This record gives sequence, C-alpha cells and structure tokens, in this order.
Amino acid sequence: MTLPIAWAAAREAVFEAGSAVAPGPVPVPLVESDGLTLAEPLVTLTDLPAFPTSSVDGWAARGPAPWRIVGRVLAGDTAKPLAVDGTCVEIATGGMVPDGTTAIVRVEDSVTTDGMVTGEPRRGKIPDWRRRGEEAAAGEELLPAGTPITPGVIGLAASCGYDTLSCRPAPRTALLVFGDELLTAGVPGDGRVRDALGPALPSWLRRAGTDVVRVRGPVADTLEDHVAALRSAIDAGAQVICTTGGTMHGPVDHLHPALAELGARYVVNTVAVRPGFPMLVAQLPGGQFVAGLPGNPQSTFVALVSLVLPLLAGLTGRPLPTLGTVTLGADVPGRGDFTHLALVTLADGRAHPVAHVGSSMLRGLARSAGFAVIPPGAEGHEGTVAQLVPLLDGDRP
Ligand SMILES: Nc1nc2c(c(=O)[nH]1)N[C@H]1C(S)=C(S)[C@@H](COP(=O)(O)OP(=O)(O)OC[C@H]3O[C@@H](n4cnc5c(N)ncnc54)[C@H](O)[C@@H]3O)O[C@H]1N2
Ligand code: MOO
Repeated sequence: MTLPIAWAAAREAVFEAGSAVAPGPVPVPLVESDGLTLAEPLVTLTDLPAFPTSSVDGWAARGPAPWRIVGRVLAGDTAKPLAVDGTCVEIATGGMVPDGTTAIVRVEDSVTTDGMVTGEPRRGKIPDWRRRGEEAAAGEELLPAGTPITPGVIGLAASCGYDTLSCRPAPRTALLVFGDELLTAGVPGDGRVRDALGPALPSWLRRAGTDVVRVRGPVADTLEDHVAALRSAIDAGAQVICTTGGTMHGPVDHLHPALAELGARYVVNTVAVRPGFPMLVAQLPGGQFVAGLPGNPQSTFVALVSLVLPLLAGLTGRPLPTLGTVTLGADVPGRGDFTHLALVTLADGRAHPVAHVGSSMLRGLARSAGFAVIPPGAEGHEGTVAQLVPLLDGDRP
C-alpha cells in the first residue's frame, strides 16, 4: 500500500514537476493575452509619462504674468519651446508641456483680455502637470515574470509601448469522466447517479486559465476503454489530463492499471488529506500529466485545488499559489495525521463551517468560499487563524 504524502509536500511536488516542463514563451498580441502569464518581467520601454504632460485645460506660461498668447498645444501635438518670459500657449489636458514652461494656470483661474492672460497657478499637493518619468523610468521593471495577465496588466503594457507580450501559453487540458453508473441526463435513481463532474469541471478548468481540448464521459469501466480514453486525450494535445473516479483499487477501478500500461511515473500517489486522499498526479513518458481526481464529487474539488492548481501554476511559470488566512468563526475538527480541508463560508470577516460536507455531497461546497486548512495533528479552534484555499470564483487564480 502506498503511504500518503503530506498535503503541503504534495502541492510542492506537483508544482515542481510542472515547473520543470513549463513550455517556453510565445509572443501574443495584447488583446489576446488576458488570462495568460508573463514569461518575462514587464520592463517599460519608455519613461512614463514619455513627455511632460498637462493634467488640466489652461495655459502653459513662462515667467511672471501677464502672458502673451503665442500658440496652442492640443493632446497629440509636439510642443515648441516657450523661449521668452511673458508668453504662454493654450494647452489641453494631455498636451505636451513646452520646454521653458514655469507655470500652468487652469482656464477657470485665468482672465484673457486682448490676447493677454493673467491668473494664478494652483499650489496644491497635486501639480497641474506630470513630470516625464514620474510614474516609471525607461528600463524599470514594473511586474515580475509569472504575473497573471489581467486587463490592468494589458493596459499598463500598452501604456509603456508593448504591442505583444511574451507569454506562457494557456495549458491544454482534457477531462475524462470514468464510471458506468453515471447518467448524463434526467433524474437519478435505481443505482444510477447523475454525472456531476462532466458538466462542472470544464468550466472549472477554463476559469483556471486552461484551454479544454477534450471532454469525454462517461468512459466505460474497462481497462481497455480507460487506456483508449487517455490515448485520445494525448492525441488531442492535452498537457494535463484530469480523470474522475477510479482512483481506488475496487473491482472496476482501472486508473492505476491504465497508468501502468501507458508507462506513467507517479509524481504524487495519494495525499494525507481528508476528504480526497486517493488523489494522484502521474507523468506520462511524453511529459503529459494525468491528474487522478477521486470520484466522490467534493473530493474531486479538493483534488483540483490541492494538486491541479499548483500543477498549472508550475506549467505557466507562476509562483505556487499562496494561501491567505481567515479567523475561524467556530471550532473545526482535525483529521488526525491528515490535513483537513473544511468547507467554509465567509461572514463578518470570519470563516464558518457549513453543513452537508460529506465527500459525496456538493450542497455545502456550492455555497462555500473555500476550504479552511486544519493541519495534521491539530484542531481548529474558534477565534484562531487558519489558512484558506479559495474555490475558484469569477477570477482566475
Ligand atoms: N475499501 C475502500 N474503499 C474506499 C476507500 C477506502 O479507503 N477503502 N476510500 C473511499 C474514498 S475516501 C473515496 S474518495 C473513493 C474514491 O473512489 P474512486 O476515485 O475510485 O471513485 P469511484 O469509486 O469511481 O466513485 C466514488 C463515488 O463517487 C461517485 N462518482 C464517481 N464519479 C462521479 C461523477 N462524475 N458524478 C457524481 N458522482 C460520481 C460514485 O458513484 C461513487 O459513489 O473511494 C472510497 N472507497
Ligand atoms: O478521499 Mo474520500 O474523499 O474521503 O471520499
């Protein structure tokens, strides 16, 4: 019998295995890069802003008032220097501030008569023009490699001169659902259960930032069909093949024999965590990973956050996901030598355990924010701090 590996060590082992084979960078146009990962640090290609910029509509003036109007600078114009004291140009918000400018006067603070302007520049904390490079100097690193690309990152990259970003591609994933007892439509009964995972997991995999290239299920409970399904996922180009069910050693559990037939090597084979301990990650001779997720549906989700997320982080050059902390709003039991991942909701800044958390149930999970982590050998006491493994929400991890 295989000895389960500690939960924290399992996360690191799959992360390292993914990192070791992370695909190299590809250039991706900015508008297509959302959800991918920066393969290189984002270094600004210019000073930000790239030229001194007026932040108001008004007058750029040189020397003491009054100032004679000698021109106009709109956003997009290249400003000529103000060469002489007592002159000014009309300037628009976003306009390039001319060399020689000593003050900017807002239009509402000025009086114009016969081509001459008078007025007082404001002396507030926020100046009325932005100095060249005040946000960043050309060559400065703004974000490290491994940063998830969000709309904010895309906007920043455009601001500092990028047309494409050097990205880690989205991992290609597949889902194979094992189990002869599964119904794919209608109301369950008489020994048949509805397949809860076939409809749910492609969405999870997409939210985790992957391209889902193949979904098959239910795959029949024979060794031959399991091997054929795994081969078809490999042929579809999947780098991470998630399977559900069949992780144990029952009469129709064929995952382990199928992995053996394909020459797979275990990265992690069973984890000291409840629920979900039969979870595994194995690597095929071609480098692809198989994530064996236990069939009990809550356990499947435990395995996704415990193993698949760290694996995907490694494959995309992201750091191992760090875990936030929460204060427990009630006692949560430990699970002896195993880590307990306990479903919780968040209210009033505290984590509250939910009901209906059997490993076969999804009722508690569907209303939870994530899992509080009760380490091996410990109990979770109300008022103490625990780590939190979030369930994926609308955001990518
Ligand atoms: N002799 C032992 N038996 C079991 C043990 C054990 O320690 N000794 N552990 C139990 C635990 S814990 C888990 S978790 C399961 C893991 O089993 P498998 O990964 O082999 O999964 P299956 O046997 O195929 O299914 C388990 C359970 O989940 C239901 N299921 C499966 N797929 C789906 C799906 N897509 N949608 C909804 N429900 C699904 C299935 O009908 C079973 O009820 O092993 C225990 N056994
Ligand atoms: O690993 Mo099982 O998850 O306790 O149902």
